[in-house]
Amino acid sequence: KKLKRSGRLVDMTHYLLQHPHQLVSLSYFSDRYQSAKSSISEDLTIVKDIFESQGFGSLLTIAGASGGVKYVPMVNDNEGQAFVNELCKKLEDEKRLLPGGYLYMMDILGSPRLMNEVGRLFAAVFSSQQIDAVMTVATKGIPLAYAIGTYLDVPVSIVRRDHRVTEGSMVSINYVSGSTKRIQTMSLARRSLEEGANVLIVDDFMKAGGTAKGMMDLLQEFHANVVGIGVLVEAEDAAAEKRLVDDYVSVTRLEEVNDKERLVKAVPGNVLEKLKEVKQ
Ligand SMILES: O=P(O)(O)OC[C@H]1C[C@H](OP(=O)(O)OP(=O)(O)O)[C@H](O)[C@@H]1O
Repeated sequence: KKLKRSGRLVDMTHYLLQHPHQLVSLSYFSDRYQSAKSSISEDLTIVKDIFESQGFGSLLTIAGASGGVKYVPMVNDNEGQAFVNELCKKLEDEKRLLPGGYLYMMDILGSPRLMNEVGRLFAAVFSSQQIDAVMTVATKGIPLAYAIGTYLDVPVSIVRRDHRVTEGSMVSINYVSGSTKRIQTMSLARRSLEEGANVLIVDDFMKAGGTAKGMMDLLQEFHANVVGIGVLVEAEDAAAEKRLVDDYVSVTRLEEVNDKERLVKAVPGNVLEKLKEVKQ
């Protein structure tokens, strides 16, 4: 049954939301709806105006024969602020306190809704960068990496801290995880990344930054480019004079973690400033 404009707009929006960062040609839509390209262009202008005025996405129009439109997920500033505040409140629960200034995070990392929101937020912050893959280290960074990869429509590369024959030939580096001051090894299967790939490094937690630094060193071995670093929680680590990495995006920052007084203070990280920058 041929859809009228209102029906096309609903179906088109659903299709675009399901295919973030994918170029969809005008002819795809004109075939799908049996409508003229001029009508489809008008439809897309309506969708674009609402996406952008509501702030939850932009519709890039790529001109030319192989042109079309691409839905780029964005996050409305107020929604971003509300979400970061919700996360801070969740973190400020003294029942999360673990020895060594760590927090129990698995309820947050295990929440598909929260991971989905974080994925959208990081994808919005890095939406204008050329990214070929998201990289994280097992284990707790994995849910975050998939959420971000979904919205950027890019694959995830999982770094391990052990070595398995089931991954074939691997590249390994040694690093000091600031938290443990122990020399550790991280490895990545050679098949996992193309030479020169543009990679976004993500992790759930950054303390001294040794893990993130380790992934940067690993990417050097692949002659890959680090596009950026994103973490869900950054902890103050007095031990590290200066973080081993200095340019990263954090959703939340632990201002205080006090075992004795059973106190956790979490504040927004720099993600919202970065979100505003990307919209300028
Ligand atoms: O900034 P750093 O001082 O290096 O610490 C951040 C590391 C430590 C912790 O991982 P673990 O809990 O050790 O390992 P897993 O993610 O497998 O639970 C966290 O997930 C980061 O990867």
